[in-house]
Amino acid sequence: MATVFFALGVFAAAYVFAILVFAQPISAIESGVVWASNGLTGFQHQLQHSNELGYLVLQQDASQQRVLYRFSSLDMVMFRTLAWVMAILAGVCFLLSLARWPFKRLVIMQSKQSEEPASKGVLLAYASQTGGARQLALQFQKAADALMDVHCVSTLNVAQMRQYQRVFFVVSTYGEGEPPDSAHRLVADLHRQSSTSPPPSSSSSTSFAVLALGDRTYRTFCAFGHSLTNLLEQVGFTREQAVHEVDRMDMASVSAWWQRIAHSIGLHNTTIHQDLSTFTVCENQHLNAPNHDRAAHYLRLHCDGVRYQAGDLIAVTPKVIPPTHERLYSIASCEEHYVDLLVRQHRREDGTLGTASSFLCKLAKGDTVEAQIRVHESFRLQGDRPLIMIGAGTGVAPFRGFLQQKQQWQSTSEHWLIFGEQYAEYDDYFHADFTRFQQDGLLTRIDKAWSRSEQRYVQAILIKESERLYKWVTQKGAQIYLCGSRVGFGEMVLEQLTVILGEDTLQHCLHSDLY
Ligand SMILES: Cc1cc2nc3c(=O)[nH]c(=O)nc-3n(C[C@H](O)[C@H](O)[C@H](O)COP(=O)(O)O)c2cc1C
Repeated sequence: MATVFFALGVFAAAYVFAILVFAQPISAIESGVVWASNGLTGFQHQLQHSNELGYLVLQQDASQQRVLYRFSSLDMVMFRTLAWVMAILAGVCFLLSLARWPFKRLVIMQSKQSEEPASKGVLLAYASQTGGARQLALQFQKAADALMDVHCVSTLNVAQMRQYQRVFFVVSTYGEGEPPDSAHRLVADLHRQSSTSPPPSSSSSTSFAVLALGDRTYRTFCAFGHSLTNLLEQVGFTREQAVHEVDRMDMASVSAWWQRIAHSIGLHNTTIHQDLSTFTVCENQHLNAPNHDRAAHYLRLHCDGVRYQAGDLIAVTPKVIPPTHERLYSIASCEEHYVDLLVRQHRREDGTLGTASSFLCKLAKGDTVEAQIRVHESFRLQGDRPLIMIGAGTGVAPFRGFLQQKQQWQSTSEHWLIFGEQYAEYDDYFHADFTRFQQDGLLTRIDKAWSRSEQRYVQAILIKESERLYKWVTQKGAQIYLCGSRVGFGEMVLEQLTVILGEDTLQHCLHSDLY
């Protein structure tokens, strides 16, 4: 394309030059007779001015003289104007062609750069969905005392990574063995590169190591860490060591990996430990009926100086018999120094109670909890836009936080809550708060589905309100936030939303936190 532009530019430049050098000033024509030879036919043409007849183009040959064209003075002014307009356009075209060259040179230089030996030192790249990998990357950076560049993979491409001698990845796995949202672009770039260009020679290649975060209860344990490793090797990166798998943020395992990495970059005696804060319990209230086998608790925790945004998570590490694994909970508030939670007492398939939820549900006023705030980038609000919040069970928790944040913003946007649980009489969590938000005009609409007391599910609301939902998204620009368990609820809702909105529209407005 740049070549076509350049050819046009050269032609345009020649044209401008010809007009400026050869065009006859009109006064010169007026004063007498101008001869011009037609190169194609060989005939001699003469331009003659007559006060009565205007400008005459005469054909002169051996036998006779004939008038070929006659132009008035106005015609001549128009010709001249037209010539100048064309000259200016041609000049602009030429300048544009010149401007294209530096761009082209830049692109060529960049692609050459990717083949050159790595010139930068160490890069630490993280891919996180619920903030754990990001948090670790920041701790590694602190421990390495700024010896490494640290970036989220969403800001990187393969060419940029090749500029480093070594790249360390801290990545989690999401969905069923999938990359976190932030890694999709890099994965696409790696696939593109692996199918188009041959890998550079191994002598100049960047080396890498992967710390893979996951959860062993998933069949696809640390799957993204492994698929990333394969892709990097396919495009010519050199693996330094086997993928290091970490189960549910086991800090002993994280620390062992870090010791090896730190040693290899010349750092000695750097320790890494989870940056936990101590929260004090202000309130613990059992929300549903006393003998309910799915007890839900409202907890209010206090920690001086703690900050977060609506939609963020808190990772709680219970003090019980080791080994203990952290557990993530959606924050149900948006307040400085305070974190509210909605915790379900988890019961495993064999009937035993979940460790972290038991620990939290038994806490009394004044007890303390070690925890860490986790940035949940993909589930935060994106400005003050209308919201459709769809949640089931304790998945309604972040929406209370959203509405508190919107209240602080004095939002005038429209907000719609669709909530599903089992029993209207027991499970209407945060009823008083949502009613108040509705009375204040912040919550435009609430729809609830009670599966046991009314045999009604969230999907039934979506079907009934499909036209309204479509209009909210396509006409009001509403964003959809979906939170709850993936199996059953999440999958069904996603299916229904795809029917109503179509896949493309849904992808552009959906934020989901399905677990
Ligand atoms: C919805 C969801 C799906 C997950 N899927 C997997 C998985 O397929 N394989 C796995 O090993 N871990 C899986 N995990 C566990 C996470 O990888 C693990 O909690 C990790 O520490 C999260 O790191 P992050 O906070 O940086 O995203 C999943 C977690 C969630 C919430």
